[in-house]
Amino acid sequence: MEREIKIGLLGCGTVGGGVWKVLAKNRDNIQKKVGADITVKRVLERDKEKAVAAGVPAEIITTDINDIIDDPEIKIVVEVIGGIEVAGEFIHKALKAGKSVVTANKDLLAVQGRELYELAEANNCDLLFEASVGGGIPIIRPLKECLAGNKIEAIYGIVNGTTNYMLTKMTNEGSSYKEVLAEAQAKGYAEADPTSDVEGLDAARKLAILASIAFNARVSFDDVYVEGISKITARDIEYAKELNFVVKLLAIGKETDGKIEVRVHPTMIPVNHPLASVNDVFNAIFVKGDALGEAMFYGRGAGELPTASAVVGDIIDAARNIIKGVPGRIGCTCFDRAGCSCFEKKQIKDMGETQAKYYIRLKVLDRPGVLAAIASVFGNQEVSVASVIQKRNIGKIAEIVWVTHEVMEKNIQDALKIIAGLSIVEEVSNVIRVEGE
Ligand SMILES: NC(=O)C1=CN([C@@H]2O[C@H](COP(=O)(O)OP(=O)(O)OC[C@H]3O[C@@H](n4cnc5c(N)ncnc54)[C@H](OP(=O)(O)O)[C@@H]3O)[C@@H](O)[C@H]2O)C=CC1
Ligand SMILES: N[C@@H](CC=O)C(=O)O
Ligand code: NA
Repeated sequence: MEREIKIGLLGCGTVGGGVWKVLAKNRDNIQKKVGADITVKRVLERDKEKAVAAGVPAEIITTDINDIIDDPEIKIVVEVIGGIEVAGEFIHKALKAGKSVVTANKDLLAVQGRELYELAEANNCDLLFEASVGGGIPIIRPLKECLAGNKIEAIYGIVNGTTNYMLTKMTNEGSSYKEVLAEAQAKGYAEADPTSDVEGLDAARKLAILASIAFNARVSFDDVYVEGISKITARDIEYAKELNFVVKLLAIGKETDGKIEVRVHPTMIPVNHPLASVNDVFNAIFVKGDALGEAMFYGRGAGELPTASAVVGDIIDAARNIIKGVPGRIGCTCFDRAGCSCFEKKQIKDMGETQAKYYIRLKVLDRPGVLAAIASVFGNQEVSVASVIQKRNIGKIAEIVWVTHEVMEKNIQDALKIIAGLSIVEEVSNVIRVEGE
């Protein structure tokens, strides 16, 4: 084989090490598919031993980014160091040097995506990021290409492997929050700072990327409403079971009347919903398109080899585009330029305007008239109640769970403010949105 496409690999940690291994293991197979040998010419890694342990020869490891940027033989730069400032700087340099870039970096794309897509387009390069959402699951390319003929109406994603692993273990094995977080970290699923996972920030970043593509807009991390799983207790999980629900951290994007809603929060979904059986580190993205109807993309959302699978797929795509002389083939960033508006500015819905059903767990004084008093607050705020459970008494305190019909968020919040102030209410213990019925 005469043709060779050389790449520079930035970072040889969990994902970078996986990329090295997949390229090495499947080298012949990839060569046949691409019509070129894809080789790693340089690896940027400050922890040399780590890269050597992954099988990288010591002589190609460097700590100087210029060894990669200034090398005209390197056509593709693969950024898997993570973080924002340094990774952003390296990607800028690579694109300006005319190199295509593959990245798994959702943190960076969620805040600087638009700027980077424009830079890639200005330099006729690919900027590919399949691994940034759903790890190994193909979702970015299907949305950009296979489903491009649809108007996407909604996406519901389980896009954080760490929290899905934790919720699954808490639900099925009754494990403690701390214990399962430590397990997810040990398995390489969690971010360097796991707060990003458990507080929903990682899922929000992924949703910003997904929603930008799905709704043909530009959505950034700051647009997304976020709640994590740290307030979910064993009691909520027990009640969910009783109500035939499971609790999942969902990333939800919808477009209605030209407005986009983007929110990440723990959500109760019916046990028979396709997302309910997505367990452990698995991710899934449930998409509703106007032509396709419903489809679900399912697979491993994190971990060394699954994530590397998506990165290597992007490397192959970039290599093919280079061979055909069409890098930047599906970039689309020319909004506001004369004669071209391939994405639109769309309004982000205020959270108060969104609609859902709600599970509300309260501790109240166990005395006559309490249920009626609370029901009357709900009624006054136009919150219609679907069911009430009262099961557990602790001395003079009763625990009551309410499930509402679909209602506007601001009505629920107004009702809860009044309820929290009632003398008969000890505490509003938890509020979880219910979707998918
Ligand atoms: N792990 C996963 O399952 C997934 C990860 N991702 C994303 O992939 C990216 C990589 O994640 P992951 O592999 O888990 O992270 P790791 O921390 O395991 O790997 C990153 C590697 O890059 C090295 N590094 C960081 N900065 C520099 C630098 N300036 N110069 C040289 N080396 C550097 C780190 O060294 P050191 O350890 O010394 O800091 C580390 O070895 C992130 O953007 C992450 O969000 C996306 C999907 C799934
Ligand atoms: N920490 C992330 C890793 C993949 O993006 C997760 O748990 O999903
Ligand atoms: Na993916």
